[in-house]
Amino acid sequence: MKLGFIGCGNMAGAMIGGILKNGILPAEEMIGSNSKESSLKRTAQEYGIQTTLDNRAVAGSSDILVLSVKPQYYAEVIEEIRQDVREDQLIVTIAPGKTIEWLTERFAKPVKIIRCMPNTPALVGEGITGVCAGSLVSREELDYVCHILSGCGRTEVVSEKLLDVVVSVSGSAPAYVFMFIEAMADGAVADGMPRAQAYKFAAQAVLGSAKMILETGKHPGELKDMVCSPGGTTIEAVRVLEEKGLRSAVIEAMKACVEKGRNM
Ligand SMILES: NC(=O)C1=CN([C@@H]2O[C@H](COP(=O)(O)OP(=O)(O)OC[C@H]3O[C@@H](n4cnc5c(N)ncnc54)[C@H](OP(=O)(O)O)[C@@H]3O)[C@@H](O)[C@H]2O)C=CC1
Ligand SMILES: O=C(O)[C@@H]1CCC=N1
Repeated sequence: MKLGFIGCGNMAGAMIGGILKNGILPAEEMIGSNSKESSLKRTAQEYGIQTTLDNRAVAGSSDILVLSVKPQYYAEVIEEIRQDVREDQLIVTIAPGKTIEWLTERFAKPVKIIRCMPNTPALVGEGITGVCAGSLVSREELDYVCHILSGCGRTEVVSEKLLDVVVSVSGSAPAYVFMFIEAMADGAVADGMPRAQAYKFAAQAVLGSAKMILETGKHPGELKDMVCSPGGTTIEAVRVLEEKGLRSAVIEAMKACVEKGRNM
């Protein structure tokens, strides 16, 4: 089995790291190419996978091929590797906006496409990947790719039209969560806590809260109400967050994110 990555940047690194960390595949079964040597060196050093400057060599030697370049490079990379891609190969894409229809047209031959949207917490095995498959992909092939992706965290098979929403609710979401953690840490620093300690408290509060949602199955509103003691501190914070428009800011940001993704 060979898992290939064309483009060895942030997302490929996070996926490779998660897959290795969770023992899904050994480094010898992964190969990556990149247009710049510096990124390849970093990838080889960090993960010990094979690397090459030759995208076509990766395309030709992989059983599962991940296109992990930015969306604006998809067309040129597909044009470059088209003749090396085989009908029995699984092509995994991770770019927003690049639909199965668009991809199939670019390859201009029958190809098995699995369109995914991962996120960078894949690196620590806590990502979530939305997955949808083209019509030539069998159930077993889809299950196998989901098994590989399980090294990155959870996987959820979704309809293709929902994949744009997956971009905003998980692909891009770590950035908003990091901003929230940074903001909470700033608040703690403003009240005298050393910064490193503030990051620890803020990040653990987010981690624990997320786990409560996933593990108790309770509604987020109910969990929030459990924190708000009558006449207490939390409801004061909640009041200010509502006044400043936290919910609306998040919803509007996510709408902008989906819109951008759809038009990429
Ligand atoms: N970052 C994220 O959180 C997520 C990203 N994605 C998707 O993942 C994909 C990659 O994004 P990301 O990792 O953030 O981007 P990066 O810029 O970090 O990585 C892209 C890599 O592709 C390389 N590259 C550019 N052109 C070529 C080419 N012609 N042949 C081979 N390699 C090339 C770049 O090389 P260099 O820069 O060295 O020139 C770079 O290392 C995108 O489609 C993005 O939408 C999806 C979900 C989450
Ligand atoms: O910002 C981006 O376009 C990519 C897609 C999802 C996360 N990062």
